[in-house]
Amino acid sequence: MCVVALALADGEGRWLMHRRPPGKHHAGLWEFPGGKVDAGETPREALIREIREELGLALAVEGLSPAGFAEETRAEARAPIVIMLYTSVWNGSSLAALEGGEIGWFTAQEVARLDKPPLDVALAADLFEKT
Ligand SMILES: Nc1nc2c([nH]c(=O)n2[C@@H]2O[C@H](COP(=O)(O)OP(=O)(O)OP(=O)(O)O)[C@@H](O)[C@H]2O)c(=O)[nH]1
Repeated sequence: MCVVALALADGEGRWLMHRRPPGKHHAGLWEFPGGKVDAGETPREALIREIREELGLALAVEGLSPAGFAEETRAEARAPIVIMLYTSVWNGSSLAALEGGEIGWFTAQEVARLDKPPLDVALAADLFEKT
């Protein structure tokens, strides 16, 4: 399963993270906002759609830069996930956790200490090594 996610920078050293609402896979963990790529979508189209649905933010396609990916090994119960991470700089327009959970801005050191799904641990480590 292909998932796209966004590392949104505020331009002042903080990054937006989303805490998954109760009742979902990885509930209560902090992750990069995003979601599944639907059939027929490009990863960037999926990311723009997910960020509009999840945060109410209109992302510009030309502002998205690929930042890395992380892949699960084969799990027994379901198809393995591959996450493609993109970065973008926030344009300052308003944001909200429209599908539940909470959002927050964190420094790289704070992101490193948040409870995250395993793939996000890998994505964050790669991202902050590069930035
Ligand atoms: N969006 C997102 N999902 C992640 C991340 N890391 C990670 O393991 N996942 C997993 O990827 C899967 C798909 O994400 P999602 O549930 O947000 O996708 P979605 O909104 O399209 O799904 P839904 O409509 O079933 O709620 C979930 O199992 C989620 O736990 C991440 O950083 N961002």
